[in-house]
Amino acid sequence: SEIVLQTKDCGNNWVASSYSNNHGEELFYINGNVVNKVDFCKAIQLYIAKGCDLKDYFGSNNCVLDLDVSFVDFPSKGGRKLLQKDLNKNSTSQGVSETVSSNQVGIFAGGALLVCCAVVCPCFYGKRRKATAHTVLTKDPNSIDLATSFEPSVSDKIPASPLRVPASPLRVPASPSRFSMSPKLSSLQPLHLNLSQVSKATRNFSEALQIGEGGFGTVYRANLDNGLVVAVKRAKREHFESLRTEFSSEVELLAKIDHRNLVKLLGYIDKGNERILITEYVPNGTLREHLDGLRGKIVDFNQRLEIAIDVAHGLTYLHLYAEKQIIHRDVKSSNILLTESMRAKVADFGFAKLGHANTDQTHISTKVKGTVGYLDPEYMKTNHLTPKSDVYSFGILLLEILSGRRPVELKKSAEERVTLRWAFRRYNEGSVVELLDPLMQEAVNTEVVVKMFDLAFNCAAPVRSDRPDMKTVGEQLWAIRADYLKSTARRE
Ligand SMILES: Nc1ncnc2c1ncn2[C@@H]1O[C@H](COP(=O)(O)OP(=O)(O)OP(=O)(O)O)[C@@H](O)[C@H]1O
Repeated sequence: SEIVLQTKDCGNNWVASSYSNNHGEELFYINGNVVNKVDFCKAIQLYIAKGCDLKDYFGSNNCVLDLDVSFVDFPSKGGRKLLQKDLNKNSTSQGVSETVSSNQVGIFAGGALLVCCAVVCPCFYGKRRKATAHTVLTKDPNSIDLATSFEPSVSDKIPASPLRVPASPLRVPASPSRFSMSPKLSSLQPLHLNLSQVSKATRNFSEALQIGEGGFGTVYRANLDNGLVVAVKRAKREHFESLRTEFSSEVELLAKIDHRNLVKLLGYIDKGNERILITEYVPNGTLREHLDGLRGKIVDFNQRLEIAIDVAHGLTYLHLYAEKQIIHRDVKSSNILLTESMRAKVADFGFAKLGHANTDQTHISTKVKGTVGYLDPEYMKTNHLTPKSDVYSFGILLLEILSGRRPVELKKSAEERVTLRWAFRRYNEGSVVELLDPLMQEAVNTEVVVKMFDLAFNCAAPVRSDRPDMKTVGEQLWAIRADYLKSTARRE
């Protein structure tokens, strides 16, 4: 049920595609915004007018390619303004390509990209995925990473510090329940299990012990003989060969990681017909489940703030302090697992990419992977991956944490569908407090709310250089938390 993100280079800077979900509904995106088919087709026409051969790519059934080009209202730089652009007048081929600035085309294209995940894609996951655009791209077994090429660029210098875990910016005293290591977790050691032990611990991969299913395979809760409970992730057999790369990538990456906000790999089995990962079991479900109210008590504002801080710390570790720089590439609420004390741990490194040791190289060229709604438009446009792509996804996640909404809400009207766009419009209208998750039912200091949304929009800026790095994001969240605690203390 996964989808393939189809991208196609055209000229300098863009790619395009669209996708349809399992219910047969087609979805079209331009620069991360859901648009109707007519606008989408107009965009395609523009690209064709610019000399790109997309007819075969999209198939003649998808678009009637003789429409005038006319569409408006795409977020521009900084995510702060809406761009009004009527290209109607310039719809003849030469005219269009000359009158649209590269920036505009870029914006356009980035969307079309997202879009783009077009055509081929049965998007939405079965069981665990609801009617939203929570959709994983390119976990298609036929879509293995292209050979990675490294290209230097002048922007986004990546520090490749070999330092270990940074001291937390403890400007605000941490509550002991959240910040002390639980004895259970701190005692987690690498495990050397064979297949029969894993099979026994999962009662021969019993459905009763199944806790989830993802693109990689099925996840089980397993009880070991020594009483330890672990998660066992078993690769789907039908994807076995093609998932080889992904499996080894996950193993290599996870094995090197040791941070309280990242799910720990404890062992793995790579034998015969089996690829199995054994990881720390995180007992309290995913952040998305909590936001959906499926896990009892609704997460309060302070918990949301702390979850965001935890995720920021986990990602900072990956970007700056892991042995090699790691870009997660699939930061999203269903990949954030929660402990009983509501500590967040980032999971699922199936998509992760190692950065490079050479500091002069600032991005990796790689095939676009990620989840619709969370994908960095600049990454989609250029295929250049940097830690700022995770920052973008984190910005979308922050909006999700604050509003409770998914990045794309398919059931909403077109203007309200894309959470980033919806939130940004409301924010500019001054209705910021109304953006908070209605399930939260708590009065939060407006200044704090404004700062949180500000940060989310900064992280989700369309242009990478406008985004803060993950370490700064963590520091800003700490400062916001201090303000929040002060504001609640004043009230008491
Ligand atoms: N370490 C874990 N501890 C507890 N539950 C887990 C753990 N890992 C995964 N799960 C559960 O299993 C589900 C599937 O996880 P998995 O990482 O395979 O897929 P996903 O993240 O939902 O999808 P995808 O990998 O395709 O993005 C998760 O949503 C979660 O509910």
